[in-house]
Amino acid sequence: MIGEKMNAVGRQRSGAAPAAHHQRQYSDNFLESSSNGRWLQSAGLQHLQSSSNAVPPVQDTGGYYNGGGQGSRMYRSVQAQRTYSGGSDLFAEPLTPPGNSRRKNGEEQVSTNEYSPGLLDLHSFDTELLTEVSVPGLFDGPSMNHLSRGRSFDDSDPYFGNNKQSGRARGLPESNVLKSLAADNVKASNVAKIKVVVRKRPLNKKELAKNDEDIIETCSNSLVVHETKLKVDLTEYLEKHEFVFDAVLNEEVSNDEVYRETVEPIVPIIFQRTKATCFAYGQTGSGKTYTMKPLPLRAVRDILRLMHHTYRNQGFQLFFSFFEIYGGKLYDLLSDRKKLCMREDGKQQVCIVGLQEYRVADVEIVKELIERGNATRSTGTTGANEESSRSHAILQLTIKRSADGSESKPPRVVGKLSFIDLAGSERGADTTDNDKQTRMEGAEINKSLLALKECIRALDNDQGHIPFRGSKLTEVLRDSFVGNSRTVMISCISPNSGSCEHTLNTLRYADRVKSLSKGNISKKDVLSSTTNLKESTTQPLSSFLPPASTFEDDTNDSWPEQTDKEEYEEEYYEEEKPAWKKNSKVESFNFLNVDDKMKRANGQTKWKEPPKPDMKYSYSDDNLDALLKVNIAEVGFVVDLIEESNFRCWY
Ligand SMILES: Nc1ncnc2c1ncn2[C@@H]1O[C@H](COP(=O)(O)OP(=O)(O)OP(=O)(O)O)[C@@H](O)[C@H]1O
Repeated sequence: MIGEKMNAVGRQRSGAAPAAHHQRQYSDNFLESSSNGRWLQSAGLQHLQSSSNAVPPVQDTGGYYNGGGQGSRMYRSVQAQRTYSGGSDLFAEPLTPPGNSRRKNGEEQVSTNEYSPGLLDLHSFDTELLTEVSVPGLFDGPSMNHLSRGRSFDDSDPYFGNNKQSGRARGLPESNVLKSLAADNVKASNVAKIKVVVRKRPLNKKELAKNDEDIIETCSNSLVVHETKLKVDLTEYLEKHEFVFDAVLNEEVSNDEVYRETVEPIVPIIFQRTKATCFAYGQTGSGKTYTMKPLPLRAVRDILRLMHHTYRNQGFQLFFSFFEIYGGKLYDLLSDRKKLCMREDGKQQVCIVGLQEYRVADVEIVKELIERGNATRSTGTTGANEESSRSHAILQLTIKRSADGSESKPPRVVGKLSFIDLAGSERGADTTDNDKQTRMEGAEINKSLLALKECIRALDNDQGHIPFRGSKLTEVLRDSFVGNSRTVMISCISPNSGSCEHTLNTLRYADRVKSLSKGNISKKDVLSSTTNLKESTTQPLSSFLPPASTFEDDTNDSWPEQTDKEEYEEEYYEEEKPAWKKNSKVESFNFLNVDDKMKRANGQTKWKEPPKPDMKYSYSDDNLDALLKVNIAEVGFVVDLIEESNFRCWY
């Protein structure tokens, strides 16, 4: 029922380190200025070196794009806590020693030794979780309650409110990780295993200039999409699609509030042996990157607070890594896009060989690392976004702790928080004008999104078998899916009428994921994407929106006209399925086996800017078309794709 679940937010209408790494001593000399400087240098953060032994000013701008009043408030807050904790805590250390440049004469070089046994295998020795950490009493130091509230830096974005929906005070709970820690274990078990949040962005200038309509009406934790349709006599009418989610955040909700609703509640529990994943999903240009980018920094801020106060002197350490998956391959965004290799250890733990992990203890350094990684990401232009992410970016914050609570022993993973900014999903219809490479990117992206949903589905059904190998993305995230895990999905939607079809797709995908969290899905439930659809009614257009003339002007060049074929009708699937099924010689992806992969990786692979030739999968034209046309809202079809089409990666 609408409003049944009253959430506090959005209630508005309107490399190859030697094995010796294991023995690395995380002791005082870790902070020694020379080594610190060396590591900073290798991290490309030389400019921070001089201040590395002093407490630097921390300016959390509430993100890392724009400044804002909030920044100064956070500055004071963090500074106060620094004083409390005392000591310098600025360092960022890559676990892989510096000097392993991977490029020579413009060619990407992958060190041969990174594939040798015994070399850095980041997770093989530290993925075993520690025994449960006892949580001390609530930190009684400075409260975080005074932290800034309300609009954040994103207010300055070039977007205008143009909504019939008016925002109202959202009565958010206080931002207070420490407070949420008070009932730590109880709380941990109360944090939903899967949480689905929808975020609607405002209309942008282009859409406003075209008088594009805002067709999304938000209310509490539900929303209604007003879809314009044509009757057979060509009269227009509106169809209402109503959805309910764990939270719905409208266009007036700031990134701070998004953080409070999504990530803040799971920060404390990653100290409790939990692996959490937060990802944004949605059509290209719907705001995924905008939404995801600020979250890790805020999480780091809160994690460090917990480490410096609540868990002070307990040997917890925070590690940072940032890589992307492009064309089914992994690239380290903090190490000259060094190509990475993924392996599984004996315990089926994911090992990303050669990935640089930085030990961090300062928000400012994390900010720089994030900026550096983002600048390195693969982007391209899509119909809806000039700077579209064409890769999945994965930023991981890993909490480790040495077994005896001191820093004298190699630390082991306690918990992990992964942020995934998924590449934009576009349907084949959007990419017909693009070259084959772009279409292959799209197909690969769709494949991984399908696989991701399958894993979440299996996870929530407590299925023994989770289809990680459906894509590189899910393989990488394997250890975030098993055991004590939490998943937060933020579905980003564009409000304009031209994006209606995409928006409905996104919401149906989210709806499916949400329904999974109730454990009420059956594998054969092919066409129940409207499980959560509270209502789908039709009303005369005039009762909602301006006269039809407005709609004539609204033609959005960027989007294809919706045809019946593209709607969610059974016939559509009957027609589309054959692309896979008719084609009995469905060509499986031409993934390389491990040996081939090794050979290629050992110095023979070239990387260009952008690294398009590196996409090693191949699709027949039919398969490519089918993947691009996939309606990822439909789970049943996903199962078909993955299970019947030999979707296999790597292994
Ligand atoms: N909630 C929002 N408020 C203001 N501006 C926003 C919001 N969401 C997105 N934008 C703006 O919309 C544009 C597209 O957003 P963004 O790049 O995050 O989309 P995306 O979903 O990541 O696209 P892609 O998948 O193609 O990478 C950007 O200019 C961004 O600043």
